[in-house]
Amino acid sequence: MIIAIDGPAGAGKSTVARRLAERLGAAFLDTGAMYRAVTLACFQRGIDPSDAQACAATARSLEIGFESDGTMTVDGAPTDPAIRSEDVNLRVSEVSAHAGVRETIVAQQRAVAERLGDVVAEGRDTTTVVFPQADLKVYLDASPAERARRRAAEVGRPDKVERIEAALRARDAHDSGRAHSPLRYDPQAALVLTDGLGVDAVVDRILALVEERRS
Ligand SMILES: Nc1ncnc2c1ncn2[C@@H]1O[C@H](COP(=O)(O)OP(=O)(O)O)[C@@H](O)[C@H]1O
Ligand SMILES: Nc1ccn([C@@H]2O[C@H](COP(=O)(O)OP(=O)(O)O)[C@@H](O)[C@H]2O)c(=O)n1
Repeated sequence: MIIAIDGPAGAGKSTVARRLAERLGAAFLDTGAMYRAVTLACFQRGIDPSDAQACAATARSLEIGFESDGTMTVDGAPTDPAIRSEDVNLRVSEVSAHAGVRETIVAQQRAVAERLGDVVAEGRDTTTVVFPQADLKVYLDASPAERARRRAAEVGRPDKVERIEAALRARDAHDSGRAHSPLRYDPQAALVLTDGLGVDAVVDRILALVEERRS
């Protein structure tokens, strides 16, 4: 069984997908973390994020592994927390837009799902491109203000909410405006709007959809 969860930054994809996977006894696949790992490796190797060929070669050179609990390894080592840094936030959309990067990473995502079996995958394009055959597709969304409030709380900077909202909107615009696998809504996906809903309420709503599909 594959459940794919799509949606913009801060909609709750990773939090909800991780918890849903636990509840279902399925593996959790964080696709954004893979693009973040490629971006960090480019920085470490002095590669310009605009250099499509070099970024694609970097993606091909990395050995990204996943445990069933969602733990990601890069070249056999635990993932560097710097994949969540502000520097990576600013360039990941550009690196992940290169067709050669996507080709490699999407193939790896499919191979991981094949190996792990029951999977909850989250990330932009998981419903539309990576797993179009998913048993359940969900598009999670929330208003930009709500998404920015969540991110600001997450990083302990409620005073920076306006700056964070501007950065989220810019990344959303870049992700949805680009040629390769833009952030877009698959009409087969169940739209779940999460403003005013807690994480558990969102998970329960998706579990109800899983039950509906099963019956
Ligand atoms: N339904 C929700 N209600 C309140 N906070 C949420 C909800 N879903 C996620 N969050 C919080 O919002 C932040 C961003 O969520 P995250 O899962 O990282 O989003 P995404 O993966 O879509 O970018 C996290 O701190 C998370 O705990
Ligand atoms: N399936 C995916 C997942 C992420 N990405 C890219 O990687 C970036 C980071 O993804 P993420 O899921 O960690 O981002 P957040 O939504 O958690 O902020 C996104 O802004 C996209 O540019 C992608 O292109 N395709």
